[in-house]
Parts: sequence; structure tokens; C-alpha cells
Amino acid sequence: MALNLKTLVNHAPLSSSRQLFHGVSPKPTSISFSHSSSSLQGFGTQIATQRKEPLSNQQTAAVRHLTGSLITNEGLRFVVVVARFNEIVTRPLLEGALATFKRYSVKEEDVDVVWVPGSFEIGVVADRLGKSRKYHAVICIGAVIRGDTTHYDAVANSAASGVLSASLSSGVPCIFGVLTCENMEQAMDRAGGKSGNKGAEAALTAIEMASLFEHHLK
Ligand SMILES: Nc1c(NC[C@H](O)[C@H](O)[C@H](O)CO)[nH]c(=O)[nH]c1=O
Ligand SMILES: CC(=O)[C@@H](O)COP(=O)(O)O
Repeated sequence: MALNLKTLVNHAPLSSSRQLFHGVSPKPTSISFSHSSSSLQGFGTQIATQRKEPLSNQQTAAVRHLTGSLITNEGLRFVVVVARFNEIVTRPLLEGALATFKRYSVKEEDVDVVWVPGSFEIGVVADRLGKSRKYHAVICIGAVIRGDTTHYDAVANSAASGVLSASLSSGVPCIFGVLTCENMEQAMDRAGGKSGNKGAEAALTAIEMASLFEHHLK
């Protein structure tokens, strides 16, 4: 089975060390991949390429690799939606996120915080904030901790689907920083304890995604 994959091929001769290529081929080159079913899992596909456009001998084909930057975040704006439920957990998560923004030179005036009652309410607020076009990424912070009933499953699943839906609906990256834990110990471990701070991790993801969208996907 041959897969047809359209990709932009950079024709400028580039040093092999560079991962980011500026400028793109004026003409996308169609590359056909052929692979055996046994190689579906890995990247070890046998690739046979038929290029539609012959490359001049001064040009070098190179696949572009696009990634967001953690340091070129000038002017990027962020909003944190944080649930008040289990605030003993969500507040250190929020503090971890804010500390990360500061560490990566995101200005305080470029970060807003919106409090909601619980994780179930995060999705609708994230969607509204994304659609406001005021922010380059929305960080969603909550802590859903299992109790005696199945309510946990409803809240946890709703929070996750709500954040994903907000991303897809608004087109603005909404980062899932909602803990879903069996008990309080697990939650505290992830809010600055032995397992790190998931709020800080969510902020890093937000910076990278905001940069990727702003600098490469517009
Ligand atoms: N049990 C947890 C909740 N429950 C509240 C819901 O999020 C929601 O606010 C309520 O159902 C009204 O719509 N929220 C959490 O964030 N964490 C929990 O453990
Ligand atoms: C995640 C929840 O909603 C949970 O904390 C509620 O506790 P319970 O299931 O005992 O009502």
C-alpha cells in the first residue's frame, strides 16, 4: 500500500545541524511512501520516493521540523483556568504554573487567572477564553480526587473532554493540567511533591504550544 504524503520540502542548502528551516519550497513536493505491513509500527519503513519536481543540483531536500520555542515567547499571552474545589491542591498547582511563566520570562501582565468552582466548569470557561482571541494558550488546572461514589468518573471524564473540546472548538491550545487521583496523597505528590508539579509542566506545554501556533502554524 502506498501512502501519498504531501509535505513542504525546503530546497535551500542547509547545514545538517539546523532543525528549523526558514523559508519553504515554493512548490510542495509530493512524496510517495511505500512500506510493508510489518513496518507499520516502526519508522523503519522502506521509503521509495518519486519526486514530481526534479531538484536542481544546488538544492538539498530537507524535511522541515517545526517545534515551539520555550524562550521566544515575547508578546504571548496566557490565561490559567483553575478550579477552587480541592484548593489545597490546585493552589500549589497554580503557583507552579505562575513560577514557570516567570522563569521563562513571560511578563506578569501577559498572564491572567480565572477561578471556577470545580473541574467540571473548566471546559466551558476555557472555550469562552479561547474564543475571546485574547490569549495564545489556556492552561486548565484542577484536582479530581476519587470519593465513595462514581461521581469521580463523571467529573474527571467531563473535565478532560471539556478541555479537549475547548481546544478544538476555539482553535487555541487548551492544556490539560487537571489531576485525576485516587487519593489526596497522589494529588499532593503531583502538586509540588515527589512527583513534581503538574501545574508547572502544564505551563511549559502552554508556552511551547503557543509558540508553535504563533510562529509556525498561522
Ligand atoms: N469532586 C470534585 C469536584 N466536584 C465538583 C464539580 O467539578 C462541579 O463543580 C460540580 O459538579 C458542579 O457542577 N470538582 C473537582 O474539581 N474535583 C473533585 O474532586
Ligand atoms: C470527584 C468527586 O466528585 C468526589 O470527590 C465526590 O466524592 P463522593 O464520590 O464521595 O461523593
